[in-house]
Amino acid sequence: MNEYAIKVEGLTKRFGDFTAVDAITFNVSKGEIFGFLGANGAGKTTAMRMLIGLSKPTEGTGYVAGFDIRTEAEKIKKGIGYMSQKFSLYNDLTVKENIRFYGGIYGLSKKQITKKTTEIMEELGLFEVAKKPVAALPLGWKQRLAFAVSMVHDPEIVFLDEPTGGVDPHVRRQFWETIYQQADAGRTIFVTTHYMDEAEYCDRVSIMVAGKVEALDSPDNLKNQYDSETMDEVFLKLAR
Ligand SMILES: Nc1ncnc2c1ncn2[C@@H]1O[C@H](COP(=O)(O)OP(=O)(O)OP(=O)(O)O)[C@@H](O)[C@H]1O
Repeated sequence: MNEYAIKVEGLTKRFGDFTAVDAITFNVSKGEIFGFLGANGAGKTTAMRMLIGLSKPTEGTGYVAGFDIRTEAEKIKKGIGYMSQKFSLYNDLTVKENIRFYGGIYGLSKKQITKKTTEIMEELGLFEVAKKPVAALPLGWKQRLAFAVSMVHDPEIVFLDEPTGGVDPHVRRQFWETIYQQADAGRTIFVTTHYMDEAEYCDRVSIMVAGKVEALDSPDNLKNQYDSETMDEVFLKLAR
């Protein structure tokens, strides 16, 4: 039935006379890591807001986790994970309290929350700092914790909006190890980024230019197609 985690056709958003997202069409397979790229103002955030049920399309159709983005936005909000660039951890709560808090928001039972808290702390090696306020953690750890917390309700798809801003390539690489683990377990990852090393890590990448999807393929195919050595070069040729 739903072979795709995300299926979008002719999706359009206008603000008055201005078309911010111009008839974009693409599918994302289950378990795929899909990079959503574009220069500042290309329309990524506007498109993503429609996908996660926060904004109604002007035209076009979209299905996310099998739900219609026009009529089933509430189901989408509950069924997906979302990590924004300004991730929403509470700095003055401890690591453990943050996990428990999000478990509560997503309606997990007490038992599920306790199980999930242990699981996340084990996975991320956070036991030592469990009782420290999140403010005390290095940024890279905070990002991994925010990612873990966005999946506390075990969603089929996670949307990551520039999840690794401000950290160096080594720390980004660590974050991506966690992304791979999740994709290997069958979760679909939809990620926006400005870092071209991250674009290289995706299964497929789309590049938006002025509201349109100008290119969409695997990093290798895009490099061939645009006669480029790196994704940086591809991006510059298309989206500068
Ligand atoms: N509510 C709005 N009303 C009018 N114009 C808007 C609105 N939201 C976004 N826009 C415009 O739509 C265009 C696309 O914006 P959007 O934020 O989607 O781009 P983006 O690709 O996410 O950029 P960035 O990487 O800077 O976040 C921009 O020109 C922006 O000014």
